[in-house]
Amino acid sequence: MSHDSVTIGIVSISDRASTGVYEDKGLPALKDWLGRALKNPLSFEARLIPDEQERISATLIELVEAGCSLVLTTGGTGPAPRDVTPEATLAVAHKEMPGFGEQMRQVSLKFVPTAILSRQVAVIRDQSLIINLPGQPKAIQETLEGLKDAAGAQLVPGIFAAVPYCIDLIGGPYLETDDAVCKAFRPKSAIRK
Ligand SMILES: Nc1ncnc2c1ncn2[C@@H]1O[C@H](COP(=O)(O)OP(=O)(O)OP(=O)(O)O)[C@@H](O)[C@H]1O
Ligand SMILES: Nc1nc2c(c(=O)[nH]1)N[C@H]1C(S)=C(S)[C@@H](COP(=O)(O)O)O[C@H]1N2
Repeated sequence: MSHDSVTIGIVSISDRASTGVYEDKGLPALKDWLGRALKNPLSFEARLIPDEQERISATLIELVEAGCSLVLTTGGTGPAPRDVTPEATLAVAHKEMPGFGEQMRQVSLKFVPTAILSRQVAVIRDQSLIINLPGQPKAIQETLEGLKDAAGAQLVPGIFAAVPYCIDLIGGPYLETDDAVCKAFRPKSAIRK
């Protein structure tokens, strides 16, 4: 059976990466992980922007209107004055999905005690799921994939396990994951044969 095509919005939010002070590692890390985790043919809408609330909200709306079923942001979730990604995301929300932020903070605490400083949120806008991830490039894999032991057994689930079913429920494409990277969970009745 052929896999549905999926367009994913990826947004790196960083004052310094967007002005060339350092090289952006957020967009490559997102592309790399999603390319490994998903079996669907993927196309990306990628944006690298500064920590400006209006600009972030406008970018999220643009990506939703461009047909991205999933939009992942990285950066700007902390407590610093210019960290406004959660506010910009909530401003475009039709529904809040608090479980994603709760689970990300749970899994991230296994990696860094400062996980509690990330205020990341997830929301639904129209038929898109928008999720904030922290800005550290290594946090992308940590939050999406979760924590595994040396043998690859899952110790704490990452948030991506719940993303395919969420996208089913909002009427998006059927996402299929590589179990070795991320085992997605769907109720039996929702599994496509
Ligand atoms: N897009 C990125 N590319 C590479 N490294 C990043 C990126 N975003 C963040 N980092 C790294 O993670 C650290 C913490 O990220 P954070 O989002 O708090 O950055 P920041 O201090 O607000 O600065 P900026 O917004 O200019 O990236 C940064 O200091 C940087 O080392
Ligand atoms: N998984 C994971 N979560 C993490 C981190 C990390 O390295 N890994 N860094 C923390 C730190 S130090 C901060 S300040 C917050 C917010 O980061 P941001 O402003 O870059 O989004 O995310 C936290 N969450």
